[in-house]
Amino acid sequence: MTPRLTITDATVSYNRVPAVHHLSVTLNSHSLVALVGPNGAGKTTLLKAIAGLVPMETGKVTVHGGNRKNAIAYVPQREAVDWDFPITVRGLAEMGRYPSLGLWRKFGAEDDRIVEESLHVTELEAFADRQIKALSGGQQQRAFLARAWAQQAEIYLLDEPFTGLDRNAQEAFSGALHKLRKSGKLIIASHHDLKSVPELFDHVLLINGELVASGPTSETFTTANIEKTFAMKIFSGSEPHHHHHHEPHAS
Ligand SMILES: Nc1ncnc2c1ncn2[C@@H]1O[C@H](COP(=O)(O)OP(=O)(O)OP(=O)(O)O)[C@@H](O)[C@H]1O
Repeated sequence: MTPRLTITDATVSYNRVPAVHHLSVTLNSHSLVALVGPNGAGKTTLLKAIAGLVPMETGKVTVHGGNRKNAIAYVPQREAVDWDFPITVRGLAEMGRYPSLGLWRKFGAEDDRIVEESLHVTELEAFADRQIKALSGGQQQRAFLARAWAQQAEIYLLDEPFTGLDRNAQEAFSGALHKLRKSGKLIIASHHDLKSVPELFDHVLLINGELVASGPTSETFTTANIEKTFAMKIFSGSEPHHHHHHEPHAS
């Protein structure tokens, strides 16, 4: 296994209250990682910090191989997307090519090939010309995977991708993620449903503001580690949960 992503001493705060606290972890390519923790544990915050969408107070993110701009694809929670935006599945996938087009290069045969490949990998060929609002939840999620594939991302950051999918859609989406994993990608998905972690993910990253544990699901997703992850912050809410934090709340 080759390291794909190293996070070193990452701290992210909102109004000086740390949501992610001095977190360090290395994740490998060919991994499908469940990011698990209680409400407010900092899962979304960590994904956004990796994607460079929120600033880090301390620490750094190192991507091994690939340039960072295109190496990371962030897929937002489904409810954060405007599904009425008039775009087809193929159009969404094509958006993955735009960053690499720059100002002067036109969309070419190679771009078309990569877009078609993205629709193939995600099994969306039959839906390529559909508006994204006319898709099922699982197909919508896969359409975002297609865009990330077209971007030639190496790291896929997914926020709660399984939420709201029925059994069949979960299986289809899980199949698409396993394909990505086999082709060498690192996929990190925040995930709420503890029961389904072992069947869906081969690696777990347990956090509760700070790192609790990271490792292969079979070794790491233990009762002891789960209790440790969920016990500390049983009183979820906006309270700062680090005892050495003495800053007043910003007004
Ligand atoms: N924009 C923001 N401004 C202020 N505080 C925020 C902001 N976003 C998140 N927080 C706080 O940071 C902490 C971590 O939030 P985050 O959304 O990362 O957690 P999460 O693990 O994804 O939670 P959930 O499982 O409920 O989605 C929470 O206490 C939250 O209230």
